[in-house]
Amino acid sequence: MKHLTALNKYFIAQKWRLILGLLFTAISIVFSVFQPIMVRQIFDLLSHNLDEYRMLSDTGLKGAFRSDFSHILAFYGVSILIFALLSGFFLFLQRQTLIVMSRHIEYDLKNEIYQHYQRLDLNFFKMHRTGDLMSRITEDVSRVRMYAGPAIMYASRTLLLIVIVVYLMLKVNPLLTLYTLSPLPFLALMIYYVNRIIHRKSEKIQAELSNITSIAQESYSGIRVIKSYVQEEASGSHFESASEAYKISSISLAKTDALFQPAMALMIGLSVIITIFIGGIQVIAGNITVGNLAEFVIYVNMLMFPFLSIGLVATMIQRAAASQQRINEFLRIEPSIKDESGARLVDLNGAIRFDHVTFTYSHTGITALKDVNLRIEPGQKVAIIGRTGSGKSTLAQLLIRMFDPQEGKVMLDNHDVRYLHLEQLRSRISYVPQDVFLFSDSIANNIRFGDPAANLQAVQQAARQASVEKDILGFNEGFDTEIGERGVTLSGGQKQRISIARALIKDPGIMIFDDCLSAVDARTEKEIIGNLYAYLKDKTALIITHRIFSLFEFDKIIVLDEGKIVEEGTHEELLSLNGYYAELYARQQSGEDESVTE
Ligand SMILES: Nc1ncnc2c1ncn2[C@@H]1O[C@H](COP(=O)(O)OP(=O)(O)OP(=O)(O)O)[C@@H](O)[C@H]1O
Repeated sequence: MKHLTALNKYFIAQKWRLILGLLFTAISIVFSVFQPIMVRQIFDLLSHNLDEYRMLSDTGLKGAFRSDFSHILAFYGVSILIFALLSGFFLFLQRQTLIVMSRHIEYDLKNEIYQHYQRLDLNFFKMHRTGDLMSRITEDVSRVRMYAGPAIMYASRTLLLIVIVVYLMLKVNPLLTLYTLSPLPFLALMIYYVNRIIHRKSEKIQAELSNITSIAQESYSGIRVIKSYVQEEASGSHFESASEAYKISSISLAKTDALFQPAMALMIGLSVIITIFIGGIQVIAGNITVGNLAEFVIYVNMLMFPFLSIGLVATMIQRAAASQQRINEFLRIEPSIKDESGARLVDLNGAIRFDHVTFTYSHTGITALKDVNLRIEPGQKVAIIGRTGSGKSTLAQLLIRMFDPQEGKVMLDNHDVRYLHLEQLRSRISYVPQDVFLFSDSIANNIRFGDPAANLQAVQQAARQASVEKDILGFNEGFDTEIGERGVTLSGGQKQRISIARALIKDPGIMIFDDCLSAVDARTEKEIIGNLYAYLKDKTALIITHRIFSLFEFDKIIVLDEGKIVEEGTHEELLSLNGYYAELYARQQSGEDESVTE
């Protein structure tokens, strides 16, 4: 329960809805208890006057009596109807306020979790599965909403109704009240336990269903591989066995469900029988009237749902508490990459310095950079070359502060990046990642992601500079072409160039290209590099690559190996060193390496 206190701030924000909802609940209950009271009055009126009526011998008097009586009955009938309508109307208002309140809380909580996820650093996303993040923001929030709305609604209704009805019953006859209510706590307990069983089974079904969904989703995404390896049958039987498990669990749940309803009806019937039996004896003994008996039967029926809902509410609260605990677990995690106190906004010229930087990925223990020292002047164009896994991308990640080094400092214009305003730092650097990610949106909007305020001309220009404009204009819808699952399928090279256009439109002071031309042919690459020359004129640029661009005149080339800088200098200087670079260049020249770029 203590986990749910995290929701108090939302309840405070929604206090008027909560207060109104509780008030409507009380009014609706008060109107609903008039019905048994009036039924009692009718019954008593009937039984008192029936003997008198029978004794009347005059048909005229009998007629007048009947007519008076039917007026009285009509009055009671209409009154009961009016009270039922009023009670129903306030019940409607109660749902309108409390359920609406829970939807607002759900909305606020979802947003809070989403915003919090956005603040967390990459380490968090590496440590937790995407499915887990998704389920906390969807399923767990839904369960918490069941507490914030329905559970509060049922609980308040149950409590008030039980207090009022039991008070009225006790006033009539305490002994009969005791007998009548005796099966109800068992009913509540039974509902609670059966509900837990149903919940356990439903959870299992849910897990099996999501397993089926992921199997199907993976098969459809990898349908080309399945077909080319003629694995349709194996894939089908994999699906079938997952489906079989789902079927068995569903049947088991259906059996429990089937038992649940009759068992409930039995308990309710038992209460009514006890009421009529004991009540009948009390009527004969003259302790209560026939009207009281009728009144009691209605009370028992009125109490049925509240007692039933005690079990339901208890499970709802339990589930919500477990879910809120999972949500709190994530909300309590603080991002390790954030604005340090004293972080400043400064004008950046683009000078980069790595000062004895050592970095280890904490969750794998891999040391990707070891005592790296590096100095890049504003406006310089620098190539970073090295074997796969040598730490090139890590270097770029540290510059945009996706991670902080354990030792040493990363500096921009003599400021430790840790003390620069994070948002400003990232907005001044454009990073084209190795693995392209495009959103399911139009091409124009994907490019505009780099600068949401950019107009179409700017988008077109960025596409031109990235040598992808011609490809885009070749699509029927041009820049409005939708990409992603339901849109056009782009080639790897097209995706890479759109991702470059997205970085170019941002027009930052520092650009980092992380091996982002691997999927384009040599001619397109030449064209892009030609365009970049002019674009990068006043910018500092880091080009991470496996291959040597002899077309591009770099101010400096850095060769990384196993996390260390092993060579550094201009093209000529490195060739004269006769080391890794010279060897790679010679291989490219002889055409051994297919990725020669000239
Ligand atoms: N997010 C990560 N979590 C854990 N280890 C990582 C992560 N990213 C990279 N590494 C490890 O750090 C080392 C350096 O990787 P990095 O990606 O920086 O190399 P790279 O030179 O860019 O390689 P490539 O040219 O293949 O992209 C590798 O051993 C890699 O396995």
